[in-house]
Amino acid sequence: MDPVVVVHGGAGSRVSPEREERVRQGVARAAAAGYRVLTAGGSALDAVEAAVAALEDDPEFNAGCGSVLNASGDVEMDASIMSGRDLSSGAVSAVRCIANPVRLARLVMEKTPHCLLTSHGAAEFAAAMGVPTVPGEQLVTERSRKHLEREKQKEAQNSDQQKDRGTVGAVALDRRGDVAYATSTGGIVNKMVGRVGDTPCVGSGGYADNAVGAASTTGHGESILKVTLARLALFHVEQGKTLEEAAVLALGHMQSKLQGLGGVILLDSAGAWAARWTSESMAWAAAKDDKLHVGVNLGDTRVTDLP
Ligand SMILES: NC(=O)C[C@H](N)C(=O)O
Repeated sequence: MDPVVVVHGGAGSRVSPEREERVRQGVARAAAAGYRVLTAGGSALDAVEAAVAALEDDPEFNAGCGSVLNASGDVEMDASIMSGRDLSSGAVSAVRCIANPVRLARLVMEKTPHCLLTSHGAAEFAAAMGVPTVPGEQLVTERSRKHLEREKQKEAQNSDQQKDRGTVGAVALDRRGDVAYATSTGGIVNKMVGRVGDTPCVGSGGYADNAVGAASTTGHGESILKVTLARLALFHVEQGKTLEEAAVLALGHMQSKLQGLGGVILLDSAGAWAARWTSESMAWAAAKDDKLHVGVNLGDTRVTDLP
């Protein structure tokens, strides 16, 4: 089986020209990191964890360092990971002071009998696993501070569903034919303390099943939760739709029912893949057959050789 990895850097409003190249390079680096794991014989799970951790470490994206701030000015993050081999999954929600929530989600999957740990329970588990904490401020960027300030100045009920771009995610297929997904986010800016979005919820923030494929989603979390976007997209694949058609149908349903905007990356166990969004833009990158495909806005895909 030829390995494939696809990543996204979040659906949202148009990326400013000043940031576009950095965002493009960020998703390209993450896809290349995931692909290296796969070509060295690593598992799809290892690949999605590596790709998402790279994006969490990149301050351009709304996950890990660079996460948006909640109403109290703090970072609270959600993440999940799932193996399509046996449907095992792990997730964390509302976690603070952790550099890589996706790695903690993987530990929940592998070291506990549970699927999701939240808030202080997740923090206790992280400490027991020897996961280092980082000072909260280390995850806060100048950009996220200004973002919260701007948001607080606006109307309380802001219905712009594109304002929270930057959630990150990955799907991968390894040489053994196993698929996996991981998704990680700081959520939505100015959210209530304790708000949990779609990202840690299996079926909404992502899904993986070797019998169908894998999906990772981004966009307005409350809408994604209501339509279980990742599972909905894979349902359409099960019904015989192509990945492109499945993504368009699932996103179209969310938009027509709820006016919710977002994006999804999909791959199937044969190695086909798709990246679609209904927001203005979504940074994404895909690595397959030693080629790297990268895009941010509609119709601007660039293809280069991977080293
Ligand atoms: N930008 C995003 O994808 C936000 C994420 N889906 C959330 O609502 O928490």
